[in-house]
Amino acid sequence: MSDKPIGGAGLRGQSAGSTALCTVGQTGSGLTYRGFDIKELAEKARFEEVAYLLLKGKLPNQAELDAYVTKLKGLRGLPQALKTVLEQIPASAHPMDVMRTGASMLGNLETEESFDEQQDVSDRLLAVLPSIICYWYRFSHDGVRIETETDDESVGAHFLHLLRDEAPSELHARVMNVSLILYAEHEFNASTFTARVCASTLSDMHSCVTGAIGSLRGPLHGGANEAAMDMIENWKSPEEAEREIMGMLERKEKIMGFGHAIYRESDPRNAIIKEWSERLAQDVGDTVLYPVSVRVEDVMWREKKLFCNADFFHASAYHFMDIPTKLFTPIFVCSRVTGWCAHVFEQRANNRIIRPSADYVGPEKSQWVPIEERD
Ligand SMILES: CC(=O)SCCNC(=O)CCNC(=O)[C@H](O)C(C)(C)COP(=O)(O)OP(=O)(O)OC[C@H]1O[C@@H](n2cnc3c(N)ncnc32)[C@H](O)[C@@H]1OP(=O)(O)O
Ligand SMILES: O=C([O-])CC(=O)C(=O)O
Repeated sequence: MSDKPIGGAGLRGQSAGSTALCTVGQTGSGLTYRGFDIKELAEKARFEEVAYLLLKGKLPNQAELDAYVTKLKGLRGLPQALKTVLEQIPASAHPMDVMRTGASMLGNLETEESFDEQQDVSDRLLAVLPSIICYWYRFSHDGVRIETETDDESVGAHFLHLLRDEAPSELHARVMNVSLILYAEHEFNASTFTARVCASTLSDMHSCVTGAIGSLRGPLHGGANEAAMDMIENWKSPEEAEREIMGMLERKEKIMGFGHAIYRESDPRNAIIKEWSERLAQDVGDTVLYPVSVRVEDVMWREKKLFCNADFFHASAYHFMDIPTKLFTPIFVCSRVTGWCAHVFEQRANNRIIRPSADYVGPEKSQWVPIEERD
């Protein structure tokens, strides 16, 4: 990877504030949430525990976790007015636009009236976002009005249950758990920064989350998992993948799911999700997509020293679980909402409006020309 100068475009390398939530590219394997290494969390934690850690500031004890899971389970229902809105959105819409509208509509129905409500508003969003996307998806694609209040113990199992009308296998629930942990938080990434900028004007939580969803949607950020899938599913063998990637690099095209703004040599989330992708490949008897993905990883490192970020092996992992590609980035939302809300709490607790300066590069003095005399 090139070592572009820090500062200037992209604000790269400049501190834009402080956080107690996360370190990226520093200690341990390179990613920690409140001091806990991502490897250990992915191996030992439940996503709901990680959500608690981020939102409440410490790991819960068993009684606290049980109470939190019960609370989240009780918050999965959709108000009728929100269902009505979701039913208006066509099947051709992008699911990230549905998420954005869902979060925004909820802000009209359950407005955060005071910052004292921020914990409850965040728990509600965490519990209800899977219901929002699955209600719309099943209504627009299958013509059914699903009941979103399931008894599943985890956010990941709840999501898969709504999508398929049946509780997921243990393996799929486990992979969803790991995936949601990996995606939960990542310091001042673009969508989180969007949420913090919005929070810095003392706006409400739904506005912060709605804006963040819009930022996550783009293919340079969360949208890369879908873009990576769209690319790799075209290739029938590792040899074909290598030929195509070489051509793309020659044409200076971006390869989605590779590179990172902060990490220089690897993204610690990749090794973890890659291992689960391999397990799922064995589970479904895949002999194409996983080997294709591994070849793309090898070629990108050999040719450009570019490594897979969190998104690349998420593509094959989700695909092996039969999740439609266009729902990949909404799953990211269902997880990252924890990080976004926790950052909004931090911003509010020590706020100054975020308002950087710009280097002016326009004309020094412009001459006013009456409209009838303009070219
Ligand atoms: C969960 C997440 O959001 S992770 C990120 C998901 N996004 C993607 O996977 C999209 C593909 N990747 C990218 O576009 C970039 O790597 C980003 C947006 C993640 C980071 O962007 P930057 O910080 O500007 O990248 P960086 O400065 O390290 O790029 C260095 C060089 O490598 C090139 N490069 C970086 N990533 C890629 C890539 N995926 N494919 C091809 N070339 C790349 C850049 O074009 C740049 O070349 P240049 O100096 O000739 O212009
Ligand atoms: O940190 C970033 O720039 C992007 C990223 O990996 C994330 O948000 O998970």
